[in-house]
Amino acid sequence: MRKPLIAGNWKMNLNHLEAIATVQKLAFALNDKDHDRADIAVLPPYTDLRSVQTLVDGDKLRILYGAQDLSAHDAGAYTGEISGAMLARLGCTFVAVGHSERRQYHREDDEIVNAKVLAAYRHSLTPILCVGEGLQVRQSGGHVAHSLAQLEGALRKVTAEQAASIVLAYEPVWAIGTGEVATPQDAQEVCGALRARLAELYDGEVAAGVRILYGGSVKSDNIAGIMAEPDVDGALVGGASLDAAEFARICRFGETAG
Ligand SMILES: O=C[C@H](O)COP(=O)(O)O
Repeated sequence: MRKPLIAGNWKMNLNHLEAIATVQKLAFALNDKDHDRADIAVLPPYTDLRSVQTLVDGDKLRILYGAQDLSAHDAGAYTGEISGAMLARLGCTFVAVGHSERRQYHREDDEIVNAKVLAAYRHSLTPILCVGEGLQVRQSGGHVAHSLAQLEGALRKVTAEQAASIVLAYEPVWAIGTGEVATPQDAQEVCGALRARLAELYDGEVAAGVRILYGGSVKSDNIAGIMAEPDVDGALVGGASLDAAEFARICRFGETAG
């Protein structure tokens, strides 16, 4: 059985003081039942990670955390880069790789994304590999092929053992930050195709165990429909994860606290 994962990608928002306040509010809003039902994670900016680590460790919180990116390199003269080793040392569980904003604004192609996936594994971090098509590709009907090509490009030299622990996130670019959420059927179509391709690339057992998230304008009033789809195992939430109360509602799939 796949345990759902709800991950909040804060993007370039919230300084370390705001991060502390947000995680405290989130911890207060969540109960053990919520954590039993879904893994709950935040992906703050690098500069917040130490503060989040201190809070999570000190208060023994069940909130997981990770980074939004990492270097493809492990150490050395790479000004401005952050290595997987540094993130692992800060207790990160996850690292997002290949987010469409990295692909778009930092020209990250499949080769770089693949190198970053491999770097994450070298440091025992779980990659949250993001794939998804832009509006033009969607309108031309090429969205499934596009997402599958990104998946295959990112998984070169990734072993079955490594692939078994990956998290995938299908994020149609036209739905990110636009309020234009994909329908549950749109999400299922691509998430189902991603799982089927994992079975071809590896085997059925690997494919059946991998968590596949949907991302793009997820809110507490649309999460339930998305979660009802058989191949959708959670959400990668952007804007709505900055509000701890709203993110907590998303973490319980839009239901009221139990
Ligand atoms: O990583 C998160 C996605 O980019 C979704 O962002 P959003 O929820 O603000 O649309």
